[in-house]
Amino acid sequence: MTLSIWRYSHLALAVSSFLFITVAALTGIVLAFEPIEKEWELSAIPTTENVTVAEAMSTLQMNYLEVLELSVTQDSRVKASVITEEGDVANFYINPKTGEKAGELADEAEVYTFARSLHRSLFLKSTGRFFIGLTSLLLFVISITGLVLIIKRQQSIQKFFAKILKDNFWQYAHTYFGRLFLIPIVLITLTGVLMSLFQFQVFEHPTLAHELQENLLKETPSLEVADFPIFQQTPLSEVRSIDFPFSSDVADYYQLNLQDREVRVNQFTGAVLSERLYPFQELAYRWSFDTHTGETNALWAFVLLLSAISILFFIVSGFKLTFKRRKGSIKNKFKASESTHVILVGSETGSTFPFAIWLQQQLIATGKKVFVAEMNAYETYPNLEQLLILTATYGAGEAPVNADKFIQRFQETAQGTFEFAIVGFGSFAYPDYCQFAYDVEHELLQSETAKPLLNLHTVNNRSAESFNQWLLQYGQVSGFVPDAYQNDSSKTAKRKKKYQFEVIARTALQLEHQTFMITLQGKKAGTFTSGDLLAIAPQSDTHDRLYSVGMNTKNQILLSIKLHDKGLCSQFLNSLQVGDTLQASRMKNKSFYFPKQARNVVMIATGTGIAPFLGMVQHNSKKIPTHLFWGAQNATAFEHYAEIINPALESKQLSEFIPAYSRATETKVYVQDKICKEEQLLANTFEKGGVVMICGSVVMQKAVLEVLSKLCKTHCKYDLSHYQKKGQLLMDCY
Ligand SMILES: Cc1cc2nc3c(=O)[nH]c(=O)nc-3n(C[C@H](O)[C@H](O)[C@H](O)COP(=O)(O)O)c2cc1C
Repeated sequence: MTLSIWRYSHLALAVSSFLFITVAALTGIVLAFEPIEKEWELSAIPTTENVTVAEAMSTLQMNYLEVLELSVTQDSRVKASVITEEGDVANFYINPKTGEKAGELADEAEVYTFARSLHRSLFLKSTGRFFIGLTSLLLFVISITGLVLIIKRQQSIQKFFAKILKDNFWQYAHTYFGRLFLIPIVLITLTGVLMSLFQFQVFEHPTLAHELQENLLKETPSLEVADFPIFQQTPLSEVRSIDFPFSSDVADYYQLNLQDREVRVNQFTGAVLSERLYPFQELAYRWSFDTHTGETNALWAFVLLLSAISILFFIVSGFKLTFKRRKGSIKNKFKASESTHVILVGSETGSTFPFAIWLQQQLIATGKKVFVAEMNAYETYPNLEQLLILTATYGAGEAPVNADKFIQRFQETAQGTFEFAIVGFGSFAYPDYCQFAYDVEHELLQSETAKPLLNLHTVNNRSAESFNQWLLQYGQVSGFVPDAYQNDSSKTAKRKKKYQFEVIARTALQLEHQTFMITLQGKKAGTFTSGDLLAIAPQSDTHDRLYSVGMNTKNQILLSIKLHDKGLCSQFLNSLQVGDTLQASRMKNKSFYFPKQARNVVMIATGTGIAPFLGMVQHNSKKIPTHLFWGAQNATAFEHYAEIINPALESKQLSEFIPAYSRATETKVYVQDKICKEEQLLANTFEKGGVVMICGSVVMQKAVLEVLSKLCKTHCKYDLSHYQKKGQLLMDCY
């Protein structure tokens, strides 16, 4: 609930002000170049560094007939207005040490004048200034709501700077750059608001009321300006400008306009006649001006430039995200009241909707009356037979924004008896994997009217493969054969260029376990790394199946395959003989490569999930200590792999092979049980910078993660998620 308030405010403010923000950011980009360009052009002109007012005044008096004005620019260069020996009035930059002319004053380039007017007032005078001020305020509030969203995303303020988990590119980049530019943007907007308040005279620039000390208004003892103590004590860098006496009347004085005060000085004796500090609000204004324009510092101006560019990026990425969320818009052919099948969707960023819409189409094709709704819209469905819930999890195991009221609504809504099935969408990158789906299941199981049709199924990282497994199960219990769902990544895989590979070896089908191995060779084979995926479509009109590959030392691809009764692809691969060819493409899977450097590696796999590890151990030439836990029904399943694993053990490229056979003895032993026995090895691996890699089924993955999570709590300094974020836990499960 709270998350949605922040998100809606963030979005609503951004939508309502994005045009003004765009103009302000674009012109801001142009204006940020001005101080950078100036710094470049004026680099040869000396600054006020190490010069006192006394030195500058005396050199000026020596060089010119009269000095009318002296001012110090925000980038610390000194400008003077003087009467030259020839009697001409001249304005230029001076060298404050020598008093000599150091450079010409240049007029501002037109592009900056244009950009400045647009930036300040949109060429609409007061009205424009008002809108720009308001835009600044809105952008400030957008930044603050963004800050809250980042904290919520990172799950706590302490984890604000922790690694951001990459869910999808736009969301990741929006958060990453948001965090990076948050402080500059808050400063830009706050200072913008403050300057607008001065513009509209909510705050006013003060006129300091000086009271001259009458007793000091005298001409003696007369001193040279170079000897005035106040001039000697004041560094030129503290000066903004100096007003010179209008006449030689003792009542006329020098006025030093310093950064924080004004000082009036007797022109004959150098006595301080009056000194007044600027009030805080004036200092705040000046600081705002300098911060907002970057005129005092080219480096800060560069930060402002990047921040203005980032604002444009946030507009683009923000709209991409919003558009993606809206992509899930639901179209219903049937009314809720007439539908027998209701699909409820819990989604935060919209990516669960395509799965639900696919399911809706599949069911409608079998003649069912289907209604799709967001979970929060749960109501009484008079003809309900099956309730199908597809939901993501957010925050720290919380409900997505459109499902946060579901549990309450479910408790309050009367419903006849119905069957239900739940698919949880989540990511193993989060410690509370699919937690909300489990919460919903727990709630439904409490109800007397809801009967489970299937066990809860979880889908990691929107895996189409995993969803299709569920779809098949659902089709089986519902008596129809669904078409396989294809998401963007499986479509991309399909669009990827296919290459030809030749079967150069294969093992016979191991009858007991229905597994076999194939070795492939092809022009493209050399570009693979163990852990990459080979995308194979058994027929041109079917979707790709992904196989995790192991590379042998001859750069040939090893596939380990389980033959499924109804598995089109595994049947096709099993039909291949040595010399046959197949078309396939490569999907890089960099996040599952053997680490180039690590203290040690622990590999965990079940069944054919061993394939990438078969390649990795063969390439472990550095002999990084590596342990392999492998689960299967019994030792006969190991036959295929023995000829790779045994030599690797002998050569020490594999330190230990720890099998877990679930049907070899009376008591079932699973891979997670073996891990429990070796918890010290695992704990040391995490603590001392080793890497744990898991490959195989999601069921095994879940069980293993539970064990790892527990052992981290008892034996390690941090939670499992900490090591995962540090890249010490790599997974490729399906
Ligand atoms: C900020 C954030 C927090 C998340 N928290 C969890 C979580 O606690 N548990 C989980 O399994 N998945 C979590 N996920 C992953 C999403 O549930 C997953 O990507 C899901 O497929 C997104 O579906 P949607 O686009 O329909 O919202 C999180 C994702 C993000 C961006």
